[in-house]
Amino acid sequence: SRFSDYNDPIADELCKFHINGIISGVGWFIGLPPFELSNAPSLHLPISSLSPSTFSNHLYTISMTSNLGGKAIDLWSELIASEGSDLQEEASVEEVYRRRKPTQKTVHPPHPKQNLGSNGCNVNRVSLAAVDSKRISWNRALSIRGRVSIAVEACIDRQRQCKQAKRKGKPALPKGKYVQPTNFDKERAYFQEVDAFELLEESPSPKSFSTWTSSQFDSSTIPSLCSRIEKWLISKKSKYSLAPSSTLSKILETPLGSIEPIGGIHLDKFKLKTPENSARDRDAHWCSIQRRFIFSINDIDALKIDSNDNRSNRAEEMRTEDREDIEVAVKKLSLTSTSTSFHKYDLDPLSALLAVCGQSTPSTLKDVFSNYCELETIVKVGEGTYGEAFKVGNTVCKVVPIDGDLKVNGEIQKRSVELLEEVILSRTLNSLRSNERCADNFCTTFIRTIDLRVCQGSYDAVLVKAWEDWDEKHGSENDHPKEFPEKQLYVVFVLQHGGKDLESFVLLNYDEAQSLLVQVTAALAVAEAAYQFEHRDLHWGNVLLSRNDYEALQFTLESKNMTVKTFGLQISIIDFTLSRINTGEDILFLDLSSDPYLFKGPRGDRQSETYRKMKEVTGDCWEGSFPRTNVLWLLYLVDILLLKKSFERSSKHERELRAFKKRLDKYTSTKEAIYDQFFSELIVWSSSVE
Ligand SMILES: Nc1ncnc2c1ncn2[C@@H]1O[C@H](COP(=O)(O)OP(=O)(O)OP(=O)(O)O)[C@@H](O)[C@H]1O
Repeated sequence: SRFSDYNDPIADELCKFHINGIISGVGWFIGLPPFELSNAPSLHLPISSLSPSTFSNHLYTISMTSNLGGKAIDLWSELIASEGSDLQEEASVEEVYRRRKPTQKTVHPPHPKQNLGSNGCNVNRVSLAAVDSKRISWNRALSIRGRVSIAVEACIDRQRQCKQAKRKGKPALPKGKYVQPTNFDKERAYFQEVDAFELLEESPSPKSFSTWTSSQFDSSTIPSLCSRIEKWLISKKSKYSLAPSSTLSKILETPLGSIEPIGGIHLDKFKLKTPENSARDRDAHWCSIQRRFIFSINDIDALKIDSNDNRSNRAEEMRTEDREDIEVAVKKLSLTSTSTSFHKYDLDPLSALLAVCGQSTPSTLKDVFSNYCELETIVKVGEGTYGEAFKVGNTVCKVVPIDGDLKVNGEIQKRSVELLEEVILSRTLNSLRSNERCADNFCTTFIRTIDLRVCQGSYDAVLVKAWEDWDEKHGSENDHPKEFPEKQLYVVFVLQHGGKDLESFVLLNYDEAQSLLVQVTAALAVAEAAYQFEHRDLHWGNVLLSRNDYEALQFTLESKNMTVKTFGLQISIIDFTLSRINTGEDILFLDLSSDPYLFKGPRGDRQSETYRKMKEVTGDCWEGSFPRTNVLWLLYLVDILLLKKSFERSSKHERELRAFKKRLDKYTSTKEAIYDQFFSELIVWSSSVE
């Protein structure tokens, strides 16, 4: 017999395993009691009941819940350890062990001619499964999985990467330690009732077992952002001295800071805190420079501004330089090439990124952070595979190292061009906060991007201390930041503080659960309507929650006002790395077909299944508009609420959620879903925007 579709149980995740063996009959066996794994390598499990002889003649589905919390568990290795020779004698079971964890032992060396830069170093970003020393993302809490590296062969000189990314032996701590599911019977019953047949459908055995292989990046899949920038610059050139007409231009024109939307009576009260005064002043300069940047100039070299500059002072000077400057900028983007392959362009994506951030040279982390608070008050609040998040004053600064050769957290650093895309996307979503600009569609649920900065230098001592404090408390899975060299570049996203992520937030009651669903649905519907937006990665680490005193929130969907009951909960959606958006001029998306690993997460796991369902829906063509993907993430969130979150609720509430889930499954967009009866008492609709 053979176990198939088996993966690591992920800490704090409910996993299901199909055991497709000698099937001469079909039956369900969900009889094993929930069991626990302790930190010691032993199982408190009636292992005898798992002996292979038990398996014959039946198809089993075993739901296993680990509550080890944070530590990735190689269940079957532990089984071997505790059962030893007994199980090893069974050749049929051994097959499972062979299939286990090839990524940890097997490095798939690049083809000698592939992926080598001029200096011979491997410059392509590879998939998450490719390098043994890197973070194995599925072993990490799934909530922080999702960002996928699809990068480019950078056109900068790169040193051979001598330094191997190190992994610390330290086990991860559970992120959701307050919300461990406690009622296993309930979960099991839920799966039996709702998912039994789904599992069969969703989790076919893989045709091939060689799935855990490396995926080499194909440069033909690089989003052609450079050509978008080209188009934009050309349009700037041709529309010189005129107000910009393109959507992208409008977006780049959109100030990042200071302007809070006014969307109705609730928003007057629902005013989010702004950074300290100094930062607000800086925002004003920022707005000024942004407008000028759009209206008069796109040349990177002309933007000789650093963080201390009075940016607006440059406006006059620059107007006189514009024409030549634009020439220079366009030339820099090497318009002669028609290839979409990035490395064939003679352009410098870092300069483009700097320009989009309104800079000509990088700032220092210290300079940026000191705009928002005393440096000593900075604390780390979270981490992702690519970013460290610090609370800086009233903001959260996400620091993403870019363009360096040093592997960070086992990953090759992101390239400027990738960040450029994310930066534009964040700013596009910012524009939904402005009633003035986007009167037909309005919402404040997507995290507000206050500022975007390119920085350079090693981590300052205060940041290192903040990092170490967090590490001591939570056990970081990331590499120590002291490793960063003097020349390290970063993009800093200065963001509104969105609160705690859903994974660790404690929901109090059913009202709050409903509030979460209605706000997420409304926000997605608005963004769908405005920009054909699809988040594509709305796992519970990317939904932030905070409480306030307000009871309702204003949205506008296609000119219809919605006043949405919030029960004092505010939702913010973050992390747009995998998102797809149509700015009106360009479609920004990440070609997820370049990352097959994303679709190979544990069977039965809701997040992994959602990626797979998205792939089905899109047919693996990620450029297209498939608003159904937003619905898939809503379905995921309903499951999360039912399965992973405990809050005060009755069985009637659970029935309502399940019924909603059933109806949800028929919708093709959140624009449809928002009219579902589930929301009828939560939304007051009013005709058109004044
Ligand atoms: N605006 C914010 N407010 C509060 N916390 C935040 C904010 N942005 C990020 N965080 C915290 O930092 C964590 C990591 O952020 P984020 O998911 O954006 O990073 P990432 O590197 O993109 O992660 P991933 O591993 O998913 O790629 C979040 O889960 C959250 O806890």
